[in-house]
Amino acid sequence: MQKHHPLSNDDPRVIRMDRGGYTTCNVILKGASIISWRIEEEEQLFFSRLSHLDDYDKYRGGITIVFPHFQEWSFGRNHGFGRDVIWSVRNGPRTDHYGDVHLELILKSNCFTKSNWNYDFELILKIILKERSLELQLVVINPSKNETLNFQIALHYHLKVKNCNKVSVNGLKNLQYIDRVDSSVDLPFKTINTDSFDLALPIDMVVYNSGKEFQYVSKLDDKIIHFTKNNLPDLSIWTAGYLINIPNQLDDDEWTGFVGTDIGNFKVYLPPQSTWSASQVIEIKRENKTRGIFKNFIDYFDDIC
Ligand SMILES: O=P(O)(O)OC[C@H]1O[C@@H](O)[C@H](O)[C@@H](O)[C@@H]1O
Repeated sequence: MQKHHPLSNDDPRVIRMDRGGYTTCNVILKGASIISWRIEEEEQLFFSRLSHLDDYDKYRGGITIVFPHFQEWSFGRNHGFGRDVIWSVRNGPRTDHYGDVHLELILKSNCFTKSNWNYDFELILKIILKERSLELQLVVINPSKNETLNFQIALHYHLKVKNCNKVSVNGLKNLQYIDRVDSSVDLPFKTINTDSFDLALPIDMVVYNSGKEFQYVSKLDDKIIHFTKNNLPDLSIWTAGYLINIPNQLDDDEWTGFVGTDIGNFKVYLPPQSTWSASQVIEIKRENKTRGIFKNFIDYFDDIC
């Protein structure tokens, strides 16, 4: 199979947010997808080298939008149409007086979205690139005079790690979840009973009613990926290991190179003529603020390319 990198910085489809100091974000209008986020040059998102942006069956990585439905959907494809359609720029990119870079994208209902889901809406994604974090705000407007919008929404992350089997999750103790790997039973709720658990095995879990924070600890990367969230109580945690719909999207060496997570709200009722909003901040923390120690020259470029 021919290998290529799907997009370069010069590609006209890429909107580049540049904070200086080699801290950047690359965004495309297809699905308002964030396909790269670098802090001081170091890539934080996984984006498969097999991805073809024109073909959603071969598109794997970055941060994409789940809207208006999470998981399998009888009216359209998995996770809804939000990540497939072309969005517009509402504002930016612009730099504020702290040096942070802002970009706002918008999706308005149109005949294609209505053919899947017959409602009027406006969906806005605000991206703020900060020194070591990314703030993502979601806004949904219901312009209808009489119809309530009933939807599910999330940001669908592919977080780059050296090996997902060496990652643990903290901050979800006592919460209920559905184990989607264990299909032997009728998906009953289970309870997370430890402060921290490893992603050593293929995993696909949906956790409900979580608090404002949780984090991943990637031991091999020597980093903590910390989430703070507001009005986004639900989340999923998954790795590629067991996914059946993924084979054409990952190269041989990419299966363990990311942790998947969705941060969202899986039950929103938005009355006519009202607005819903939520936000999340993803921050990369290191014990010692410098980058990890590289075994050799090739290791160094592995993080950059
Ligand atoms: O392949 P997709 O549509 O991007 O979905 C990836 C994963 O997304 C997660 O949200 C689901 O819990 C998984 O079951 C799913 O496989």
